[in-house]
Amino acid sequence: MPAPKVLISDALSPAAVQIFKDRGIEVDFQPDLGKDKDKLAAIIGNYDGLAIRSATKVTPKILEAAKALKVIGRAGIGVDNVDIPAATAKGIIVMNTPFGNSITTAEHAVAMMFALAREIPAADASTQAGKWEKNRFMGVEITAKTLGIIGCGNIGSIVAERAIGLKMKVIAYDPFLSPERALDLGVEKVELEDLLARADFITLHTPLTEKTKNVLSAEALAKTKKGVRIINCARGGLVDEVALRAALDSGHVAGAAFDVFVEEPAKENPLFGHPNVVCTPHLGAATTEAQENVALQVAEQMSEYLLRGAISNAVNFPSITAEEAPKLKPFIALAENLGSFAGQLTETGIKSVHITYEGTVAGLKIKALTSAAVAGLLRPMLADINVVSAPSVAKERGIVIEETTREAQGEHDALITLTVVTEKQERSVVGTVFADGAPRIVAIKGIKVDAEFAPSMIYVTNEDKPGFIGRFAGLLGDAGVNIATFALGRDRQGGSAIALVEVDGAVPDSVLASVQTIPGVKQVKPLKF
Ligand SMILES: NC(=O)C1=CN([C@@H]2O[C@H](COP(=O)(O)OP(=O)(O)OC[C@H]3O[C@@H](n4cnc5c(N)ncnc54)[C@H](O)[C@@H]3O)[C@@H](O)[C@H]2O)C=CC1
Ligand SMILES: O=C(O)C(=O)COP(=O)(O)O
Repeated sequence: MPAPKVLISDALSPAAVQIFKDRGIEVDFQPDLGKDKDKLAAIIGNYDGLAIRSATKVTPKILEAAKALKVIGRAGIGVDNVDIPAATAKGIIVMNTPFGNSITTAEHAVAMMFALAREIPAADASTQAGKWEKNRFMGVEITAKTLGIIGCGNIGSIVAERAIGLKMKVIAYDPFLSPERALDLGVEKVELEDLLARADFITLHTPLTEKTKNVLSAEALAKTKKGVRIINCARGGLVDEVALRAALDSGHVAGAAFDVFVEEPAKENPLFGHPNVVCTPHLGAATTEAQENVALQVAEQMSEYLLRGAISNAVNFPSITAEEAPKLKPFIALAENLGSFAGQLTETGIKSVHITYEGTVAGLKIKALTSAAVAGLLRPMLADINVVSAPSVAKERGIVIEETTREAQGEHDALITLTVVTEKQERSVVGTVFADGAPRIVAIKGIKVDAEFAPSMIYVTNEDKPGFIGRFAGLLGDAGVNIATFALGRDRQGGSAIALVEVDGAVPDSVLASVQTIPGVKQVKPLKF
């Protein structure tokens, strides 16, 4: 197998380059390429991995050209510059480094708070201009002031801890912050309205989502305390910049410190030029320590995925360790094949899928197995589906997916049972992985069989009556179709029977039609795996 190739299209620490090289991955470091979308689109097709920060915009157009891309690694936290649904639809894993720069970013927010409280940037400019304006700069103390944190996740929590150390009263608005965590942190959990009314400083630490966009709108700003100071080191768009400028101009807001902007790079901005505004060019994560952390981590994570199939910190797939990956592999194949078997037999709309994991397989990452089963199930209808995109596609189509795990109950150490409920019927298929690593079907609709999945198969259901096998074999023989293996099962003597037959090469439709005419045959279906 040729060495995987990775493109680094943003200014990552060179530490990442070394990691890739050490792991035997070919690496192309072009720190400014991300800013040139046409050039990126022209070469992205050559790479298995793309490592980025925030400057590279991974749009559907880039993804369209990314024919070999398997993984996008964000050396940082926010992945809003990557079109995740489009990447997911293409089966591309998107991973970030959720903690590597959080301390650094929290420190930047605290630095911005001090910069505002003591007007440090303006005082610095004035002093260095030889003005010595000792009376112009009258600051405010931070001790005993109330800090309102909007979004108390990783970074918000670190800001809270630091602020408590600075003797501030900390209140937080975050619908997902548990009361226990708030208590642990020593912050008071409040509603947004309460935060707006009480905070002397407000700092934002949420991602930019439909819900958080303009969380500080004109209306929200009007509800803030007069003299409030606002810090945004999270994402541009959380605050309505035009409304904030108006509130600064009117004197209602005493100051604002912004690291992030609606449009970046911010060459012009409504906030620019106001005397009480402090701006930095998206420097939240810009320390040597943080950049080294995120670069090393993203390079490790991407290498692990490309070389060993391990997945960590993916935003669109469950985590799989390097130890789990080889154990999971045959079961992924089994799950996908079971799904494929059911999918090829399904002709009406699927309502729900129930998967039972029994025995040793129940201890593996069943989320990944379920994704594989669903991908196999839907592939006959949606050729482009893959293990990464399957759960979201199923959700879009309103297919209910349920999983159960239980201890081994029969002769097999590990079993996967896939039950598909359609508008017309319920069909279940059971499989296992033998010691040789080959996945096998061991039951269909409650009838025991034993068959491997093969590239070309014929599935027949019939009444258990003498004569079927001879006629069936005769028809295939006459048509020059060679039978490789033949698996049979029945529920009882004279009851319902199943044949799962592996053949060499494709079976002409005319032969399948003749099989259908054998007395007692109910269903004949060619299958491909
Ligand atoms: N300026 C910079 O260079 C950097 C900026 N960031 C940005 O900081 C932000 C926060 O990062 P983390 O703390 O690591 O993320 P996180 O996911 O740990 O925390 C985000 C918090 O926001 C909360 N949240 C979500 N929706 C909310 C809503 N509607 N209202 C209130 N709270 C809500 C979540 O419950 C969560 O606790 C991200 O947008 C990230 O991109 C991160 C690193 C560097
Ligand atoms: O990690 C994040 O979310 C950041 O915003 C940092 O962005 P950067 O990598 O410095 O362009």
